Amino acid sequence: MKTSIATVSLSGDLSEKLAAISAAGFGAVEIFEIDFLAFDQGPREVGRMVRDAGLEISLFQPFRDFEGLPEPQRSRAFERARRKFETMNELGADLILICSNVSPLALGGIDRAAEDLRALGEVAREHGVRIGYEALAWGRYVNDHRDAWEIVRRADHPQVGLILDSFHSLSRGIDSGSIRSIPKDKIAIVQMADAPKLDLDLLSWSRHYRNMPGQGDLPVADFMAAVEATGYEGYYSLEIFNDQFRAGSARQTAVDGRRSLIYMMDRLKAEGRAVKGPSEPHPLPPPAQTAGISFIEFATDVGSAVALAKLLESIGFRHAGRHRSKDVELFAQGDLRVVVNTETEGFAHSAYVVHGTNVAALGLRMRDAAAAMARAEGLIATAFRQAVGPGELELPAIRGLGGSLLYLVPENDALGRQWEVDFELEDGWSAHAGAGLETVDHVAQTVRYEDILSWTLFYRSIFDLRPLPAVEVPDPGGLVLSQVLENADASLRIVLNGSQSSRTQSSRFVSQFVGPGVQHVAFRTPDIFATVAALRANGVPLLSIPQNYYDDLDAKFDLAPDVLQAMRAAGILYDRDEGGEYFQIYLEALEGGFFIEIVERRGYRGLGAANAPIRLATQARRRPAGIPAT
Ligand SMILES: O=C(O)c1ccc(O)c(O)c1
Ligand SMILES: [Mg+2]
Repeated sequence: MKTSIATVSLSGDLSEKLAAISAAGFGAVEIFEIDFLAFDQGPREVGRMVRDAGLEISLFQPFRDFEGLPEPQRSRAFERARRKFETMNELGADLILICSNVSPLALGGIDRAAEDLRALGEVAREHGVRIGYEALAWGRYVNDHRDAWEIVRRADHPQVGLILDSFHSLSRGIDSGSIRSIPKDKIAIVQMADAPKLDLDLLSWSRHYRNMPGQGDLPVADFMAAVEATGYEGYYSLEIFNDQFRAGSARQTAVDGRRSLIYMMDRLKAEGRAVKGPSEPHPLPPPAQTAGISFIEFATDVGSAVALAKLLESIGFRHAGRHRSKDVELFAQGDLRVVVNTETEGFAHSAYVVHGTNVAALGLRMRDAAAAMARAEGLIATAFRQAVGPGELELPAIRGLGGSLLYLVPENDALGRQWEVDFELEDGWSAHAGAGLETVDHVAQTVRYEDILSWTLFYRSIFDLRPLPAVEVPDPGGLVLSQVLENADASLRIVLNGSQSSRTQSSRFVSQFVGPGVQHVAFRTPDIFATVAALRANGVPLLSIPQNYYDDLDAKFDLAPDVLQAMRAAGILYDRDEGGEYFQIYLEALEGGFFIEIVERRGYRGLGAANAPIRLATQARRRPAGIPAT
């Protein structure tokens, strides 16, 4: 697959954009004209910069309001085009995009447009360039790729081809099947973009909300499959107009872009819907199947480790062992494994220095860890390696959110070998019921608002986690967007939270934590009332919930009075869905904002989104004095 991306998709100036595009492994770049015009070097220098970055120019664009004009505008448009062809010669670009006319002066008429393109094709031939015609979804007379194709067909000129853009076609609901009968040599380039379903005019939707294939709701896979059916072997070029991408990290956006194309193509191949070209790299292993969280690793220092151990023991964990060669302690309860790392060098120590005590790594239980690693690398994740002692296991790992680690733990090893090999374990270590906590229910990671789409694509493409519909949760300081991702059997749930307001708990966390990270971990118990009793006996401070909340619960649900009273007394939150019931409690947050949640699920499938505003408001009131509320 030949991949390309338009400069308009990224933040920065032209040289920053080219560096990011090159680093992400694209083969080519679409030069969006404004990025070139605003740059302080001429076309020859820019052409050289592109080639020095190891890229080709797939397209120079856009050229607007060309076809179907009356005189004298028609002659002016031809003259304008000539000048652009000369610039293209200097740039080393051989294809220009002509987007369908939006001018009120345009006359319409398929044959008139075809004649104009044919005549322009002659001029293009003189300059050794090609032209591609694209139907803008809001074009005055041409706004459907089927009409654009008819015009190109009638223009019947070797320099004149069709440009397909998934957004323009799919935003108007045009059947992708209509692409299948277009000859591949007439498709000049294919532009790819997805978008969320929004009830918005086409132009605003296109200019502000496009996103990477697989990040939105449009049937881009069907579109791409139709292109593949023609035998097309040219560039798939991302053209993503998106306000967040324009403001975010160019390097991250570029990586996301390439990841999205690799992911889409891999899906099509797996479904037998893509051409298998001779230049194709090896196929990726199938989407990595997860089986829950194997362990959670805290990075801290010797002093803070005492308090952390106390906290863990107060919620039922027991000290289970000590690493054979590292300053790492293991705590266990039910199937839960928590590792506390106080090394004074290496990865965990760096994480501690930057963030303070934090969840620096998650162990993901993988059905096939080696295949998962190969897939992750194929999807341009960053592998992580660190020295291991003689005889110790080396777990494959990749960089996750904010530089944290995701260990890919082979499922069978996860049943015990990993701990036996690397740790000196205490007798009976693995048979400890504690306060009844058994597994990790979910892990919540707080990210910058503009990075939610990026990490959603990461978990989805590499680990096959499925995004549930995102929800907006009110916090006293603004709205928080919450994106849940889960695997097929819901044994792994990751929540991504991010907010555009600087005053929400999420945003304060990101700024205090110095970056994105794990803000809370929810453990699951089969009996929340028994767990609460055990925690109470240990003096664990629980978040107390306003009485108004329980009056509302009483009104909404037919709960037995003694159950409601017990929930009121303990600060247990409650929700119910088609699947069943849900109970939640929260521990008081630690300095820095990290907190622990404990849940009981009785068939319930969600994450208690309805209760999140109550929890956020309560936590906001509990914020320790000294941290300003702004
Ligand atoms: O929004 C636009 O004007 C515009 C310009 C060029 C394109 O290729 C496109 O898809 C949209
Ligand atoms: Mg386009």
